[in-house]
Amino acid sequence: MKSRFITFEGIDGAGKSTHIAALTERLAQGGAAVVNTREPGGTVLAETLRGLFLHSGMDSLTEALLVFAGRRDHLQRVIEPALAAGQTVLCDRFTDASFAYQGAGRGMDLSILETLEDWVQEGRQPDLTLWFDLPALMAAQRRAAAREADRFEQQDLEFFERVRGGYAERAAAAPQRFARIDASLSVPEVAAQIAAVMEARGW
Ligand SMILES: Nc1ncnc2c1ncn2[C@@H]1O[C@H](COP(=O)(O)OP(=O)(O)OP(=O)(O)O)[C@@H](O)[C@H]1O
Ligand SMILES: Cc1cn([C@H]2C[C@H](O)[C@@H](COP(=O)(O)O)O2)c(=O)[nH]c1=O
Repeated sequence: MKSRFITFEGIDGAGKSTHIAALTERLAQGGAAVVNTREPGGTVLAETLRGLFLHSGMDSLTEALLVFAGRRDHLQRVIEPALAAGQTVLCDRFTDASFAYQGAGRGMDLSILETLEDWVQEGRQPDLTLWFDLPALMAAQRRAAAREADRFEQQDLEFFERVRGGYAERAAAAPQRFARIDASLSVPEVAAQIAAVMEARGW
């Protein structure tokens, strides 16, 4: 079976988690061995870093160093072995989030993030990135109805519109890899968009 590395991106509350389970089931029915994972996190070490990342105050460079340290461990222990075994890896957020949140959101120098990306990933990139795009206000309304906010989710709408712009820049720079999903639509309509993207690739 051919390996696939699929990442899910978007501002907080865009609907990624809602659709990961459904896609997992669809791929498994087609015979794929699916590994579900997430960032920050995905290994014991990276989940420990996630706790610090989400709940301790720090500057954007410290955020980036923590998240890329966790990513290195995650790649070595989970993602690369799964891909080598021909499995399909579904990852809730990956490096595009660092460019969107630490870069566009926090204003961090993108060249530092590019260097970290090169060092940590050694050329590994997702085969497909599903970018759940919707206005920051709509995402905030969905989050407010669903749960208590963490350190990132407490940011204002301007922050999330910058993050959204960061994703748009990453998508424009890698149009073959990115598929923009209109996440403002209903759950069935979003699911239909994802199915169309997968079918277009013969997946
Ligand atoms: N298309 C949709 N229309 C309306 N509500 C939705 C839609 N998709 C998801 N939701 C609801 O919005 C909330 C946030 O969705 P979800 O947790 O899937 O987002 P997320 O992108 O995974 O967020 P985060 O990255 O912050 O964990 C949930 O309550 C979910 O039920
Ligand atoms: C990978 C990554 C994530 N973030 C931010 C984005 C979210 O606000 C949180 C993760 O929370 P979730 O409930 O798991 O979506 O972390 C970031 O700022 N930089 C990153 O590289």
